[in-house]
Amino acid sequence: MRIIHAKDYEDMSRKAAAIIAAQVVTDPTCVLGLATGSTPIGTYQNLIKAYEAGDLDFSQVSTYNLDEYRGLSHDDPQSYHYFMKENLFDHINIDQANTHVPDGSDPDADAACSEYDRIVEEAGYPDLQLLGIGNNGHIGFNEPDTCFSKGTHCVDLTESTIEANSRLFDNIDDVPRQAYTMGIQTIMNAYMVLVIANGEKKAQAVHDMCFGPIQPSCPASILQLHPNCVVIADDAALSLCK
Ligand SMILES: O=P(O)(O)OC[C@H]1O[C@](O)(CO)[C@@H](O)[C@@H]1O
Repeated sequence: MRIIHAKDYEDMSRKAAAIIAAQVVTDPTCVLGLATGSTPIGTYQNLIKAYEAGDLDFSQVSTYNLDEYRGLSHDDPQSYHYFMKENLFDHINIDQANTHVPDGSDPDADAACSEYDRIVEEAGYPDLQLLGIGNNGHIGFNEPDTCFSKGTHCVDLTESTIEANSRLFDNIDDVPRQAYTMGIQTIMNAYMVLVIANGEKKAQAVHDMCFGPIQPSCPASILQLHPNCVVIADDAALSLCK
């Protein structure tokens, strides 16, 4: 696990975008695993700038997102389908038929999750999997648990995640209570994992991810076993990693 120190959120976003851009330039048909939430927005903005400058071509890139809330339609502004179009896909020359997000609108969780596992495996897993990290150490929506869940599955969101994500909703009652998420095994099958984190609220999770015991109570800690994991974090998020 390599830790790259960023001065601030903007520096973290530039560094992450540079690594993703290198992947796209060196392999124009690459498979990218993408994340949602607030953290990656700056990274996506930098990728859009590079595309607009003519430095990147996404036309042959495929993408697979980590997670999606259960029960939201694809055009619900709070869905991760919508988030990805708003924050990246609608601003670059990607073929949106090659973008994939778990289908949270499918009420049959087993069918939706097993189908997602099938297509991610068929794609050969991501060449590069971008991850944020939750305040409680979750990756995707893999919440602290008693075991590392393997494949794509339906999870009950913890109160802390519901609380943390409620900032993006009109009120906390509107936050879905379940989500479909890639499992730990799916994430670990990526050839490279790039974790981005900023701010004081992530300090404990980042410390436990990088230096804590490898245990399901901090899902991100499994990344210590990944052969090619890079963490980019700012001062505040690294404040407990002295
Ligand atoms: O970047 P944020 O908004 O802190 O979210 C962190 C993580 O939480 C999730 O949004 C799930 O709650 C993940 O998709 C994301 O990586």
